[in-house]
Amino acid sequence: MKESEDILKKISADLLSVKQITHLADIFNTSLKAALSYCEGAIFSLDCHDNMLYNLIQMPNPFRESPFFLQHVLLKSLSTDEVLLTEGNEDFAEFRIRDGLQTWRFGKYLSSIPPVGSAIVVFPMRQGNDFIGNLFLLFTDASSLGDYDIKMLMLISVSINLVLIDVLAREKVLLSDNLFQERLHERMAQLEALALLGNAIASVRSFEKLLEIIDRYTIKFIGFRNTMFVTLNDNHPADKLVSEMHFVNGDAMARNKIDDGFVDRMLPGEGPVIYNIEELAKTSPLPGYMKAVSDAGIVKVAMVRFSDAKDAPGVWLLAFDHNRPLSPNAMQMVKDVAKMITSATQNVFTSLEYERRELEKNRLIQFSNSIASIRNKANLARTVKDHLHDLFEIDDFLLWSLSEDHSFRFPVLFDDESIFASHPAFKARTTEFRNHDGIYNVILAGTGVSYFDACDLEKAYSEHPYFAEVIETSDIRAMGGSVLRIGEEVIGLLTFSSHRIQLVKEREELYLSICSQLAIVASNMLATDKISAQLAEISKLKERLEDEKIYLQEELKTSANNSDMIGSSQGIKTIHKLVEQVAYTDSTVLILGETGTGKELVARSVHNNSPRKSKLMVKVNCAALPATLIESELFGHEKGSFTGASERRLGKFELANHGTLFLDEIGELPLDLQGKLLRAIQEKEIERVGGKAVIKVDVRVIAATNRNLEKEVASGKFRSDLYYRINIFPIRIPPLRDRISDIPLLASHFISKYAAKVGKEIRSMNTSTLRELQRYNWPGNIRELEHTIERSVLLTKGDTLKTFDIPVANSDRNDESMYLEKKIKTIDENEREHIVRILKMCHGRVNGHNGAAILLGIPPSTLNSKMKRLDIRKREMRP
Ligand SMILES: Nc1ncnc2c1ncn2[C@@H]1O[C@H](COP(=O)(O)OP(=O)(O)OP(=O)(O)O)[C@@H](O)[C@H]1O
Repeated sequence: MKESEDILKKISADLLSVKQITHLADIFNTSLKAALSYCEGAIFSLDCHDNMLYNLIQMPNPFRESPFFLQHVLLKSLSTDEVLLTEGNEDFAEFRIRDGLQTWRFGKYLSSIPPVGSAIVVFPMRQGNDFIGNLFLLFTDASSLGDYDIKMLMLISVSINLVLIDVLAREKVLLSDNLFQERLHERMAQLEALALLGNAIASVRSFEKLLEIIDRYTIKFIGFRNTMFVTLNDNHPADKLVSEMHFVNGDAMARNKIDDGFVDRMLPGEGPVIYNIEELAKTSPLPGYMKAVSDAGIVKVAMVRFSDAKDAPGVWLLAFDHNRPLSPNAMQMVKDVAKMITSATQNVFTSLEYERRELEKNRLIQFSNSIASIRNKANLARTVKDHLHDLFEIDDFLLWSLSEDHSFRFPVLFDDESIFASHPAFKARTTEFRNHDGIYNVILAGTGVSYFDACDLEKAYSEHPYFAEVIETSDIRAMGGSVLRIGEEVIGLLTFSSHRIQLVKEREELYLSICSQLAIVASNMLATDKISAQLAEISKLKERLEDEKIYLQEELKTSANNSDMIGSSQGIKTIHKLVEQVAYTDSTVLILGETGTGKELVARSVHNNSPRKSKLMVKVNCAALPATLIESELFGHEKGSFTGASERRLGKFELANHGTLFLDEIGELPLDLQGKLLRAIQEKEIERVGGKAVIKVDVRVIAATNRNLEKEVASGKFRSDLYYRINIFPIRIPPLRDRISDIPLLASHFISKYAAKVGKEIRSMNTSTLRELQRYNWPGNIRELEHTIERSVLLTKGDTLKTFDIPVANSDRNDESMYLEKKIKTIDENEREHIVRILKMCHGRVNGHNGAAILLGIPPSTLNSKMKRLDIRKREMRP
């Protein structure tokens, strides 16, 4: 016992002489170890500044490569129990190691588990009431540790506690002295770095370069892992955005709202604000970019605004991957650098603005270059759309022209694949849209760009059904528009839809410059459209004039040949009367008669006496064209509508518009066309072959035929509805053989006509020759008579026409066949029939130039006696 007290005294004396940590460590390794027989000891001293527990005595262990106790322990990794380790016992704690589990409470101080059977005794070290560290002693054999030993240890631990306080106080004085020196040096180095930084950033023109330089000169003083700039969009204070984020060696990040709980909290303050994002993430979700930062292993960020002013253009953000507090020097440097960034960013902003303007200028030039050379509307629309999308992320655009009073608009230019264009209203391109709908009238009244959000669009729905439909079937949520002007003149409107309408707002100046260019394009386009329409109209008129010219020439020929209907017979008189009655109406006229009886002449007479006489009478001979071509002849065709249709052609219906269409030989019209003709007559509208548009026509139709249409209807060759439609006013022309009293007039008309033509002077013809003409049955009617006389005029020598080249055989044959068809008559019956027929022709007149006696070649007295003998009465003589 005495021996132990001596040892204790000696150790206490030794301890009292300790002035330095190393001395204390020596005692732990030598006399104290020998006296107490522990295997290894440790004094963990608390360093609040660094948040650490440092082992002050490193004990070498001859049996182990490394000591049991660690060199230092991170304070924040320990729970309160793990720090104090006394389990409520203020003075000490003893742990007996029976298995690995025993070490759980102080295990974080150990580098490996002590052997089973060992014991660890822990004494908390205090200064006043403050905990300043722990004393650990490890005994490999716990059984050798008795109560007496523990008491001894407690006494010694008190001395050690005192020594520790003393040594630490001495160290602190020394340390603060050293620290001051160190800080002074560091500050000097910082000032040097700041001076270099100031020089380097003076000429900086981009945020990337600026960050690179800041990173180079400050990282070793501030100790961040990354640094970045957050530039604030100051143009629209109500909707401030973090417009760009710049990382050194990192990607620029997307834009974010300023009200994110970080930037907004920092802006009003003075100095840097430090956020422990690891802690903050536990309480509320981080904004996107902070989350990305946190995911990259950053635990703390410092933010400081560029300038002292509260409306700073940006924020400097420093990201740390440790949680150690920033030293006062580091904090000072952050403030100093932030101030330097303020002036540097002015340069950067000026330079960026200059670059932006240059870029915009180039883009404008690019835009005007690319649209200048385009002639095709579809290509122009696509190019404009592509540019608008590249520059402003505009999804769709529409260029409108305006009605004179600006109350309506018309789509002029748009991409065929746009959402708008898919609506049927746009297909026609002629649809007009009312402007007073709460959207377009606002655009019209505005001076710059007007913007509309989903709410505005919804309001406009009810006013505008088309709009409602487009909005409902698409995902358009915002649109905008502006007036296109050249000087003071309003050319039209440009409207657009976009998912990022914000971009147009930000680049409104560029957008309006593009609009000025589009105004010129629109004005040229509208002028070109107008000119093309006028040219089309001119070429249509030219085409029409060309066709009219041909017809007028033909008409001239016919009217010169057939100035008038010659004849004084009752038949001709009746025709004159009918023509007079029907001419001034718009009724369809059907002219019936054998070939050559003068049907065309009658048709022309109807036309010439009608109110349409100043317009064309267009003739179509339905028998002269193959069935396949008649439809195109009548109704015209579009280019490429059938093989050979290389050009667009007007049909005769269109050519005869406001005039008369003469359908000769209508009985020859194919059945399918008869229906189309009926529709054209009834509806007064036609469709060109291969065309889709319905064309209105105002045409009076005169039809002619030598067929018996009633029979044709009965045999199904002619549509009855068409027949009844055209048979409203029939004019039947008798054959020449039934009006032989016209022959003398016609003959002398044709003689003078053809004599004049060949330069002969033929004044008369023999009575016998005339009788010859009247006796012939003229199956070719007046045309045949005309040709016969033309031939005879050519053959005649002298001034009297003596012979005609009448086909006698033909006449005989005709007579013969005529007779054979009838029953054999007696001479008297035959004579009676013949005299009655001639008397009828001469309207009962016996005597005189137009009398029957001359035609029959007998004196009037002979005729009278024959009439008496054959019992021919007056009533039989009526035609
Ligand atoms: N009354 C008339 N006076 C003078 N010339 C006439 C008369 N009738 C017919 N002609 C002449 O007879 C010729 C034939 O007449 P037109 O062509 O009008 O007959 P058409 O009945 O239409 O014949 P087709 O049925 O063969 O077409 C024409 O040259 C025409 O000028």
